[in-house]
Amino acid sequence: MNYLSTTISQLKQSSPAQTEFYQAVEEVLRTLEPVLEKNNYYAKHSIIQRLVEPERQIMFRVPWQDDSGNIQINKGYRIEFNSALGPYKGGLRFHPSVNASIIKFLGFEQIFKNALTGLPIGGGKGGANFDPKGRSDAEIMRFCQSFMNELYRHIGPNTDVPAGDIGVGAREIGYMFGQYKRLTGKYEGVLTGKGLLWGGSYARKEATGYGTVYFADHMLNARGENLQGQRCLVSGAGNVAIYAMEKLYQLGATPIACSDSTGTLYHAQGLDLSLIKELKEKERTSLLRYLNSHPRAQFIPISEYPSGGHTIWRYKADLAFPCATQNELTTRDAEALVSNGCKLVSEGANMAASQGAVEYFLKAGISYGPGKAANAGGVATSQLEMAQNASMQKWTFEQVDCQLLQITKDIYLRASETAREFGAPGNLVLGANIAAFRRVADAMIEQGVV
Ligand SMILES: NC(=O)C1=CN([C@@H]2O[C@H](COP(=O)(O)OP(=O)(O)OC[C@H]3O[C@@H](n4cnc5c(N)ncnc54)[C@H](O)[C@@H]3O)[C@@H](O)[C@H]2O)C=CC1
Ligand SMILES: O=C(O)CCC(=O)C(=O)O
Repeated sequence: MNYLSTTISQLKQSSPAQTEFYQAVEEVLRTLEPVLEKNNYYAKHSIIQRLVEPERQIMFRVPWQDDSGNIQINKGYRIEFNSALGPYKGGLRFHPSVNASIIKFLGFEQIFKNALTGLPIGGGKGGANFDPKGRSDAEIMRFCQSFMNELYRHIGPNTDVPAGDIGVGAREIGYMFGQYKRLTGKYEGVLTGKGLLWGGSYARKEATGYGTVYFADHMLNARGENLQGQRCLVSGAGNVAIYAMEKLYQLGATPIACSDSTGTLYHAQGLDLSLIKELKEKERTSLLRYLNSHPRAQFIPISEYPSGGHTIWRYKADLAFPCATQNELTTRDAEALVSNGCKLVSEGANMAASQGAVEYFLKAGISYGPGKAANAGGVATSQLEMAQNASMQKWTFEQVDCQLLQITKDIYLRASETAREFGAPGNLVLGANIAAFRRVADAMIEQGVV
């Protein structure tokens, strides 16, 4: 494990105060020992040192004017991490917590996730420390246009293809696409998650949530079970959470709790998903409003969360789907889930479980699908959108969904077979990391020192 401590201490020198990034690197490097020991040519080619250093990091000022005429300044990022397998691909996050550490951890994860899909896409990520909450439509548009005024010179359908993430959905992608077209005069597949009327793919909006549930189904099938009748906790109430809940209902399971940045909603008889869509996709308001229609449901505000954890993971359920944000499931949450009989965790969010929680799940022997495997259906469907754009085609919802189902199955098989090959059956963290690493590292070696 010498290479692990050496790498982390070098990163602490060269990229200070990037805790989420160190966490993501450590999680991957911990599991690579068997493959690095077996093949010393990875060390000879300095693959680890090259992998942890982004190919390019772009940081820029995003000035814009709010509705009162005040000038606001945000910080924008695009980290083009690794292009060994294809054009950089990964979402944009607009959230006040965004900083270089968060974008780098997300970009690093994206390299491995994209490799696992088996598709020709490299890894990148971007965003801004902009808070869309409470902003008018016109303010969102001006921000997106200003963000694109810098980003457009770095992206292109064969170089870097951004998409959505927290705070960036079809509306924001639309405003950014419009500005890109205006600046370049080109109508091309430079972003994914586009509107269905103008180049978007059917099922991209649903893909991450659906894929996370398909992945859970593959994990359950391996235990001789399926989703029918399972009671589920789904954190978040955004794009990923909503479509995870939709697919759970379609496959016979019942989501009983979800959450947003204001608190946790619990409804024992099963959540009213059409009301949640109305509150979140149309009105963009707090889940608290759910109680107006369902006074028997419970809403626990974040001020009443247990210390060192989150209320949502304290309810009794069979399956857990963290679909909000990183480190939203702590070791204490993991202990509570397992002691309440939870047998599976499938991550819709990136790095949702803390390192301690991951170790706890693996020791407890429950099924655990790490984000880079379990939520890869989203980026895979983005690649299907790129393929449709490049060939000027539009496939049906069923065609795309069918490919998504197959891709998630292939990812599951790749991760689980690799785990078995390295003597750790069922450890999808190790399996996913090694399977992805080999693909990226071998491509880097074949392309020389670049
Ligand atoms: N949108 C996509 O296609 C993909 C998203 N993801 C990951 O899924 C997660 C959710 O993303 P989306 O649903 O797209 O975003 P979103 O903006 O549609 O929804 C995010 C949800 O998480 C909650 N949330 C965000 N930050 C929070 C915080 N600090 N504390 C508590 N709640 C918080 C929000 O209230 C909201 O309900 C993120 O981790 C993202 O990186 C992963 C793969 C693809
Ligand atoms: O669809 C994409 O290109 C990226 C999605 C994403 O950001 C992710 O997988 O975390």
